[in-house]
Amino acid sequence: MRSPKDFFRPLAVGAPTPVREVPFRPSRMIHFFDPGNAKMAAKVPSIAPTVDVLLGNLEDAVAADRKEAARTGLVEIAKTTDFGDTQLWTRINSLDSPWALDDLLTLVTEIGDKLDVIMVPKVEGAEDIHYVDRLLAQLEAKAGVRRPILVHAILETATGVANVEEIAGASPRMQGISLGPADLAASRRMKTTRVGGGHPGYLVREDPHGPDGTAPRATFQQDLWHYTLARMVDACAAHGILPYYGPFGDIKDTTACEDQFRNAFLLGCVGAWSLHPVQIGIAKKVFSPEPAEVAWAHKVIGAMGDGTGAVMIDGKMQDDATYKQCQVVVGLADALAARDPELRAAYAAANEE
Ligand SMILES: CC(=O)SCCNC(=O)CCNC(=O)[C@H](O)C(C)(C)COP(=O)(O)OP(=O)(O)OC[C@H]1O[C@@H](n2cnc3c(N)ncnc32)[C@H](O)[C@@H]1OP(=O)(O)O
Ligand SMILES: CC(=O)C(=O)O
Ligand SMILES: [Mg+2]
Repeated sequence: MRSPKDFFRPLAVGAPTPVREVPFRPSRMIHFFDPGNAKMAAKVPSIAPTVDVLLGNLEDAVAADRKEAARTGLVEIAKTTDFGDTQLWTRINSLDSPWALDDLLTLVTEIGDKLDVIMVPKVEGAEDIHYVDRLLAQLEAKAGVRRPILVHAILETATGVANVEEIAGASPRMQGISLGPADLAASRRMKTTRVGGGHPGYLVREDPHGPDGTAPRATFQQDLWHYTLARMVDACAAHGILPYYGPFGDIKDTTACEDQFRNAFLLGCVGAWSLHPVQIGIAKKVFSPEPAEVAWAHKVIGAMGDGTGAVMIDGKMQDDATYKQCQVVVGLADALAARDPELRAAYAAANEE
């Protein structure tokens, strides 16, 4: 293990100095597209201003014989597109695949100055992050990249979940972690074939009641992902990095997608993946705090003065802890409003009511 004194030193001569704080840039939706798919690629310039993050996906969902086309397509798109203040990320192939090394060599050398974050799939432990960390430093130095490219891990194996805390703290490059419910389900031998979301069989049932216990008993569907998501959120918060819900595969079920995203938002996640244009608006709505909630948070902060003591507002006790909860909401709202004029206006209007 490296000495804590060396944690923030570049891992290669000439590589940029690692960041001490993960920059909080809005990332309510990480919009996936296949850079080798001409129809999707053509939509990139019009989608870019509507999303916080555009991600050129090279891994699963890109067929084996299209891997190189996707990589080349991403280089071309990155070189020719003005992304404005929208972030450009990529998901490389998994580290044990025949493509990961060339993904990193090509992307950092060709478009390292355009890439904000590299998402690494199927991360099992700190050793995977250490490998990527050193290689990125060498490539950044070689390519003359001036700011460090950050790393995002997908939590999608049972081993990865067991090691989530060490993954979150493995490098100053760690930007965040996303839940990967499909591969994780396979890795754990869960018996769901869905990409995220609930399952009608995963439930609790009301106790027997009525005459002789024969009355119909209500059932309540439970959340298959709660444990993992909560554990991931804690690991991320403990290491000052950002947690995300991943993909919701039932594109047509926009209602359940919104529910899944909202559960993640309430639990501490800052965003989710959009796999299809219809999911962009859902993520934007869910991961932006409600104007009324923001106005309430301002009210509490205003009433709490220096943030200590206890006061009653509208019948609800407020104290040092609720002051901090409200600061979380206001801090997020301010960061989003700085990028989103519509939201800025909605928050200003709600504050005046
Ligand atoms: C478990 C995991 O690893 S999840 C992450 C990996 N998976 C992905 O990245 C999947 C990304 N999304 C997709 O591939 C597609 O959205 C699919 C296959 C799910 C559905 O695609 P389609 O059947 O073409 O959907 P649909 O017909 O509704 O698309 C409407 C239009 O939106 C386009 N479109 C669909 N998805 C996207 C996208 N993610 N980005 C940009 N454009 C898109 C289509 O090309 C189509 O364009 P057209 O109107 O010019 O024909
Ligand atoms: C997100 C992802 O890659 C998965 O669910 O497997
Ligand atoms: Mg996966």
